[in-house]
Amino acid sequence: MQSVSVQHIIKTYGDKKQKTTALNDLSFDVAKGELFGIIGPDGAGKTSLFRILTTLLLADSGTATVEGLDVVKDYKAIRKQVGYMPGRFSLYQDLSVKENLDFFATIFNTSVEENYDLIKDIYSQIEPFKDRKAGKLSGGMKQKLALSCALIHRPTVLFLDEPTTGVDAVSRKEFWEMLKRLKEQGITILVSTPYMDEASMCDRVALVQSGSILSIDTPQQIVASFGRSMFAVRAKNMLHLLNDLKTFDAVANAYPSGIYHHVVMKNGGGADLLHQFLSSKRHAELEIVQGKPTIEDCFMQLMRN
Ligand SMILES: Nc1ncnc2c1ncn2[C@@H]1O[C@H](COP(=O)(O)OP(=O)(O)OP(=O)(O)O)[C@@H](O)[C@H]1O
Repeated sequence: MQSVSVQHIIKTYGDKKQKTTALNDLSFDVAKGELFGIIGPDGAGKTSLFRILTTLLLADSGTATVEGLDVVKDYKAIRKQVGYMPGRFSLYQDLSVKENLDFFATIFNTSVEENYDLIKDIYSQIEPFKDRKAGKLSGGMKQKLALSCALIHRPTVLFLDEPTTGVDAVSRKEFWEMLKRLKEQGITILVSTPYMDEASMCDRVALVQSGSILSIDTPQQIVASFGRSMFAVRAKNMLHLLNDLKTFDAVANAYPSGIYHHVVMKNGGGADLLHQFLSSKRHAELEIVQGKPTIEDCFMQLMRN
């Protein structure tokens, strides 16, 4: 059964002279209880999509439903049923941790005590600081408080817009573990992120660029469908190496990735051909290893296509 359904959504900003298409005929479904990732760089359209699905923004055309409710006609019912954690910090900086949580509980006509079991796992980590002003919390603690506030009315669908942006690596990992535990309670979770490495934590992901879906599948299936030879290459002069790679006919794509350049070969191209070419360019300290494609490599390839 579907929890979220998006059909041909188009959203533009500006006027005829300066028009930006944020969402370009977007369609997809998310099943009940799924942990679904929307992965794309800044400006891909993630926030616009979340604002439409949480009834805070109207699309130009297309339809969308959340738990079978229409985002335009049934906006009041949707607001009661979903939890939304916006990308930018949404809490009241001058209120304490406890006051923020009480505030969100009150506007949903409930209490912290009534729903404590759902947020306990997350909130207990910041409860020792319950009298501290939200503005004085660390990034990871703010994120936990924002998630607790988004959960306080027991939503069945949770929308998290870039919850891990600007958060340290340990807090990011902890956050994804919390999401997995929420998923086990049957909550449908849509989470957007610009970090490609977070794709592997999702049941399915949509790779989004300029308001269009480039690919939508399980992370494993996206990587499995890469279908090209890829190598990780490095040498003493990385800039010369990249420039040389870009002149080679047998190379489909070459780009920096960590301490290596990733090189995607055109069909039929292999390590011998690459080695032969780079040796002829006399690169010092040349190293070529077989690469294992990641979601990021798939994204680069899809963007190029
Ligand atoms: N109110 C607005 N007026 C004009 N253009 C806008 C407005 N809001 C968003 N845009 C543009 O629409 C496109 C999609 O923006 P959106 O914020 O939805 O993407 P995003 O993936 O969430 O990126 P970011 O993480 O940078 O917010 C961008 O080109 C953005 O500049």
